[in-house]
Amino acid sequence: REAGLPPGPPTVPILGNVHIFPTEFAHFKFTEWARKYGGIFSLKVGPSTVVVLTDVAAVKELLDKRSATTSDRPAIHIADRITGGLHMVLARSTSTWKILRKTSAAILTAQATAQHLPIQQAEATQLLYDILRSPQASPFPFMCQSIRGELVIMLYGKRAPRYDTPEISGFFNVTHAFNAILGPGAAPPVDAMPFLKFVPERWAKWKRECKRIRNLQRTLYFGMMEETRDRMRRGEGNGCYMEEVVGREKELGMDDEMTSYFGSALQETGSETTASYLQSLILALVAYPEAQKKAHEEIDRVVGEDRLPTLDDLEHMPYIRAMISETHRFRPVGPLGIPHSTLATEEYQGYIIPKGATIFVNIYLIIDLGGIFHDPALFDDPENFIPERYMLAENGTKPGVDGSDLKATFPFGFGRRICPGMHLAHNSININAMNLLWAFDFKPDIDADGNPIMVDTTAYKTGVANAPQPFKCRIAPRSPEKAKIIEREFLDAADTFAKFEVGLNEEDKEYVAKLRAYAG
Ligand code: HEM
Repeated sequence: REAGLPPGPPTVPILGNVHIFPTEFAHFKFTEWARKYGGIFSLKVGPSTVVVLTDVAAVKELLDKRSATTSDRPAIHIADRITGGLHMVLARSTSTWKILRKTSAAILTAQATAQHLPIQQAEATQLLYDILRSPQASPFPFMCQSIRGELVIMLYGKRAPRYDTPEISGFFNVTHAFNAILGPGAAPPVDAMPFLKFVPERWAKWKRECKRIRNLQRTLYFGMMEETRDRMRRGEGNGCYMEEVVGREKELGMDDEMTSYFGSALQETGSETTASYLQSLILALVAYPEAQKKAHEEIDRVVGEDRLPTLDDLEHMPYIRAMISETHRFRPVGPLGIPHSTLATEEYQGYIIPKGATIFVNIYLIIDLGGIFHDPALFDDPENFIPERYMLAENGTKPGVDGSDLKATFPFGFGRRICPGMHLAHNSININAMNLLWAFDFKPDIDADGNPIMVDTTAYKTGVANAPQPFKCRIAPRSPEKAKIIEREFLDAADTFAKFEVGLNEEDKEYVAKLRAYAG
């Protein structure tokens, strides 16, 4: 470790800390090291430097205030090889990324988000209906399908009603293959050992896999863009986001290649994150029945029995607003966010952060180990799900603590890289959280003797988005009247869906017709 770098675990020659670098659940190990080495510590990965921040003031200063030099991404050769450097989330801070970023700001405006609200409401209603219809089935595939479905409509103006709809199943296949090859150990460490890039393809299986995934991505994403363009040519535009990008390509500085990858990045990032959040919310509701009871009482008081909640209701539901914030804190979707990288050397509190260093922010920390969202110095009883903390202080911090540096946007990232889909995500989360609470009771599963089987709130999958391991729970509508309203609202949602039910294949058409006949 070079002089001046933040402290960190002892290094060995050449490898640095490679041999101890965590390959899964890295936030746990990072937490342990933060305790030992402080809120800003460093690791050496061969010649490269990784800096991990768990100090709120350092996050604010380095990633927000000095965002101009800390908004690059680390080089990921495999991702660039597959996407040609056009995947907005993983792209370096290039002129191309700047155009993609500008495009996201141009189309994901507050006004456009409001216009797409009826689609999010219709999909959220379909989710209630799916759960109601299949009480024995796991609700989680329905959640993934619903969030993905709303994005396909909002982005491409096309309804994707089933898990087996080609845009949905194809998407899951492509995303799975892409994430798999980016996972630890799936390909040789080409970024640390760049000479590996020159191994001929016939001896490099990973290169053939990159090619295969590139073809899969291009077929799916270019196909969806072309379908949108064809619809526009026929004069059948329906106001989706990608119509705007296609229509303004030249003005925005985009070309077809960029447009296709732009849409794909929004889809990929938007669907996994929001669906994972909702799964964590359900896990918390099952594990904390008292909190669920309070939320039920509040929503019944404000909304009553006769209608579904609307976004306006949230203003009158402080407990549910607090619950939504607490879920972000309790199990953040991105415990380490997405790493940033530095474009120039920075100095902070006497430490050097060299040009090209990777920066992680550890917003999730575990029992007794200190850190941002689970730091006992900032939060009372941080390991428990306690929505009330967000009613007592804006940022949920304990009495006497100044939480003003702890921004509510932390779960959505930092500086110039902050999540551009944040407003869409908030609406989707708010509508779905209210709907699910209004409609259902979530209880632990029971064993053969009728005893509740407690869920494990720490059992999480590995991967970029922090989703719970599949768990069982019992879900029941809260009253027969509410079940009837869900059916009625589902039929009413048909009007919203109708204009997007274009180009459906025969199975999807049949599915939609059957579903409506069943509800009617
Ligand atoms: C619960 C929902 C979501 C969470 C928690 C979330 C969180 C994040 C985080 C932590 C980042 C990294 C920011 C950084 O590097 O500092 C990010 C980036 C991004 N998010 Fe989200 N996100 C969510 C939903 C969405 C949605 C709905 C969309 C699009 C429709 C979206 C699109 C993106 C994109 C394109 C980026 C990359 C931005 C860039 O690198 O310039 N996200 N998100």
